[in-house]
Amino acid sequence: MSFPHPLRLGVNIDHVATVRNARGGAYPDPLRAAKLAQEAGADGITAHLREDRRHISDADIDGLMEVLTIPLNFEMAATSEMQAIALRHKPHAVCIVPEKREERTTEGGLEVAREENKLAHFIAPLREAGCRVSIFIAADQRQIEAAHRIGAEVIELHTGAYCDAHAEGHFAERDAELARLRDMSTFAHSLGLEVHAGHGLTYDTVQPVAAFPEVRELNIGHFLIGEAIFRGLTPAIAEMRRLMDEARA
Ligand SMILES: CC(=O)[C@@H](O)[C@H](O)COP(=O)(O)O
Ligand SMILES: NCC(=O)COP(=O)(O)O
Repeated sequence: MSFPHPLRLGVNIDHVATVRNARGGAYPDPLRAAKLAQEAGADGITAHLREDRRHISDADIDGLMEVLTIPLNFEMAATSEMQAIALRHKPHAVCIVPEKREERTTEGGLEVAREENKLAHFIAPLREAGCRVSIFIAADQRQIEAAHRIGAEVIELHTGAYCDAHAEGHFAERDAELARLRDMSTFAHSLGLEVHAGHGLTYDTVQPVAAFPEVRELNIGHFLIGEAIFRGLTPAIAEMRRLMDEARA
């Protein structure tokens, strides 16, 4: 698959489904958001089918696979139920993420180093089915080495701690997180891994991460869906695209 942008933008539509599910029914429709994001220049769509189905549903994934002409990055926990769904759909990419039922959002990266054998067996059929397997991971050398050893082609670095530190005004901590992300992007790339990043990114935090030359894709959702309330989804995505391109120029 060829992509027009050296730094791709994956738009995560989970939180359109969060709003829909607050009332039940069908509105707002994540599929409509995905189609709009596609028209607005998203390079891919990301959707996380949580085990508790708190936002994206199985029917949303069926619909996305049917209508999208850009790649789907299917985020899922490492469970046999999710593996079966991924193998049925064979999306472009499968991103393995940690999940805790009681968390509000994905709090950290996947523990790969302690689960190496289990995860190696888990991702093998997904790779054989032609999915690009990505591991959602903290900026931690030990975890990146383990992701490489189990045969992942891609890692996605969790940018949540960097974004939270920025939002809370803890700038020394933010800069330390950013330096960690930068060093670990370089390290992962040196192993031959494709590097993605995401979680909690906003207009204020995207550019320093977008400027890392090794990063090939950013996945951004919650902020864009929130911003769409104020300026509409298409302009919200266009502004993110502009900031990413500016950082990379
Ligand atoms: C895996 C991840 O980074 C999450 O952002 C996810 O895609 C959004 O879903 P949650 O907010 O439910 O974690
Ligand atoms: N993997 C990160 C993602 O898809 C988007 O995270 P967020 O922007 O919704 O926090």
